[in-house]
Amino acid sequence: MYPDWPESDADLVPLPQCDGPKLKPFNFQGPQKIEFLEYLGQGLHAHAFKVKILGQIYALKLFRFLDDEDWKCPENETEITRDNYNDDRVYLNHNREAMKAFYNYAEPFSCECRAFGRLQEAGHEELAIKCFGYVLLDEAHEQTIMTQFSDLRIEFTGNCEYSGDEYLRSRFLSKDGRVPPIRGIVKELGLKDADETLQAPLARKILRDIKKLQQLGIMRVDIATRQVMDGKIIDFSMAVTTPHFLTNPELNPHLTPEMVSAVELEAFKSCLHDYVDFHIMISDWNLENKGKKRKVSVFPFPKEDSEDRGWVIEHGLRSKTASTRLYTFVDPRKYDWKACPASAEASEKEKTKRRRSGRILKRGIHENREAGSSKVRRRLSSKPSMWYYDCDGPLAQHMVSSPFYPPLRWEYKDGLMFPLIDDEHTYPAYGNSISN
Ligand SMILES: Nc1ncnc2c1ncn2[C@@H]1O[C@H](COP(=O)(O)OP(=O)(O)OP(=O)(O)O)[C@@H](O)[C@H]1O
Repeated sequence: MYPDWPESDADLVPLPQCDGPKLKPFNFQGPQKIEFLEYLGQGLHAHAFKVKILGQIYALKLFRFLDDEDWKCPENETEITRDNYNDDRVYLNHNREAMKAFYNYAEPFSCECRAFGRLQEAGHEELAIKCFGYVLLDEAHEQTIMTQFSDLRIEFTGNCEYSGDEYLRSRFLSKDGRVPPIRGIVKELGLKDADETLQAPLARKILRDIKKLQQLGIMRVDIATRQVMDGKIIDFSMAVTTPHFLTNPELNPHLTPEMVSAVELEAFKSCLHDYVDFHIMISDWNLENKGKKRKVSVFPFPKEDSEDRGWVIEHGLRSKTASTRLYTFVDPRKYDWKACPASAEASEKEKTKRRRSGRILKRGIHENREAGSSKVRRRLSSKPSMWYYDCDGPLAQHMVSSPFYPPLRWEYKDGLMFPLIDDEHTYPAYGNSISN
């Protein structure tokens, strides 16, 4: 499931290996050589270090091997009975293929590779801290961390609250029987987070950036002041980037109409999530800094005093009295991911062909001549069309009281991902989605 130890540079392919954007490896220009300077901190999924590589300072985020509860894994109950569920071999054999499919889209390392890969292929790296590629840490460097930071007792399994069992790393062994390498992403080093620097202009910029990211098909940015450094978003470990099983039902032609509706609602919720997180970030910051600093009054939805109703228009539909219209600001599914070659490895030949045929101009893509950044830049609208979701009273009520629960659960069958439609997920009636 996890990337294997590379035998040569040829094994360092862009990741993840599935439909959609990919991230290239960091170019060490020779053998891997990293100087660890400082421990920066940890989150749920990873540790971050200040490092020096080839004379340059970077932040290196190193990912943990997580428990299944900490990312969107498939449910396995359908084929594994209660009697054999605890038998590791049964669990593993069933689980390996399914886990791999979900891993590529939804495990935090893949989420970051996909989001940064999209920013690079779309020519919009300015929307986040700059990313310089992924790293598979060699054994000598892992040993260096353990020795140099031994007082911190750094663990790479589990999460920051519950350090996991070594089993989490060893259950998907490499071809040669070793535990897989620690995965990392090299980023620009951030200096100050938004806890210190938040003011109305920065808040407005973050909100604008969220809308631009969503136009690029990136959502669930998990926005918070600690996630914004030097005015830029640093963390995409929970991001959903199109094409994704959560947003693109066309990836599975065997979904029933009810499943398609469930996926559509889930995509709408994911999109809404970013604005609700933003609202919470501003409210919390105002509360924590009460009396000390000027209040920040930048809110995505008009009712700033309301925590949970701003995205509902109750009387917007004259013809349908029992109906309610929910809304969010961008429909990320509109990003035409097929128009960008589905990898950072797009061949120059293909681009030249598209340039000649005029397709690049027709799609609003123009050249970005900045050295080291991507070759094409996707044009973003300053007024993207809104995403409306018309639904009946009970569903709207549910969306007001607990918009994100229960999250949709998934299973893997015959090489495809299916949402599990159970009693919890059978809403009185799914709504209709309109973007304009
Ligand atoms: N580019 C960076 N520059 C400076 N510090 C960083 C950088 N990236 C991460 N950090 C530090 O490391 C911490 C953990 O990083 P990050 O938030 O990316 O990890 P995570 O496990 O994905 O977090 P979360 O639990 O919020 O999803 C951050 O809170 C920050 O203090």
